[in-house]
Amino acid sequence: MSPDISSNCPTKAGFVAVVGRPNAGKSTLLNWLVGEKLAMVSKKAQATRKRMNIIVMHENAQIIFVDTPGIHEKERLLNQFMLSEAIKAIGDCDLVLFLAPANDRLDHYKKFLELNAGRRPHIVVLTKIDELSNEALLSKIAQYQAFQDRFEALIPVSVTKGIGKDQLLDEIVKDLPCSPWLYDSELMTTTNIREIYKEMIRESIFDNLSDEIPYETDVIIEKIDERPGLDRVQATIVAEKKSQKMILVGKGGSTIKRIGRDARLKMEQFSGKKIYLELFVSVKSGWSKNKKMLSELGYDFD
Ligand SMILES: Nc1nc2c(ncn2[C@@H]2O[C@H](COP(=O)(O)OP(=O)(O)OP(=O)(O)O)[C@@H](O)[C@H]2O)c(=O)[nH]1
Repeated sequence: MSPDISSNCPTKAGFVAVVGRPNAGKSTLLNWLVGEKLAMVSKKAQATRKRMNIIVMHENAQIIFVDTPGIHEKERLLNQFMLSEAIKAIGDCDLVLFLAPANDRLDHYKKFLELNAGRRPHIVVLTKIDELSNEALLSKIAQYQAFQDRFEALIPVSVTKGIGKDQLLDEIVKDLPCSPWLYDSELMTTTNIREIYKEMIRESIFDNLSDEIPYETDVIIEKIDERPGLDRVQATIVAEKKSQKMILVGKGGSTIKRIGRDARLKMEQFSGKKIYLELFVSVKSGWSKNKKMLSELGYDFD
């Protein structure tokens, strides 16, 4: 689409931070808005560790979404990193989407208001409204309306039922500054292929293993060899303990094979190429508590 250069504001562009407690539905919402499976979606909380930018073109605007880790208490060092990433994302952006599952009480929202404290305009997005009766939804909306002088808009959405997409995008565009587009309009994400493949492998670990293990592992992409029609990818899954490595590998290598196959399919679907994926597992005890190791894995503390 070519922008209308005759008006005062021919194009708009801006950064939109997407925040909310773990499991609020951030990744699902972003995937839905961009229409491609890019942000990581998991049934388990705290899957979104690093920020991932996703671009959506809507009318004359380029919306750059910044996915953030859930806002939660500082329990472990890794969580502390996630919280600081979320706060950083708010500071850098033009607009904040605060995602509130419609079933939640308003405690998280009040906490967000304290944290944001007038720094950035925000839209409250009520997510998962399909989980509520109409009556309960109206009552929830009324509770949020008590804060209407604080937010730009309140938009109820359900990805499951396909409700609220255009209304949300229209409202976001209204709140963005006039600006030339900041990225090529064909791009869907500013996150590089390394980051995307890494997230896809992590998602496969979450899908194939339960309990603590997925939270205590991370993935390093060692090497990507891109060729026409085929990418060769070498990656290492880093675990905390030897016992976790044994579970990750599984009997006769069955678990790691399953993780690898699932990740490869996602990567092939995304890239449109054949992928040759080699997965290794290594043990680095204490990685999630150790700042130096965290920075080696790409989590920067500044
Ligand atoms: N019923 C219903 N479930 C939803 C909807 N949107 C998301 N979910 C579910 O909510 C869960 C969490 O979704 P995510 O998108 O992973 O949440 P997140 O906020 O990115 O989570 P973190 O990465 O932990 O911060 C998943 O099981 C989704 O399927 C919705 O519109 N309706």
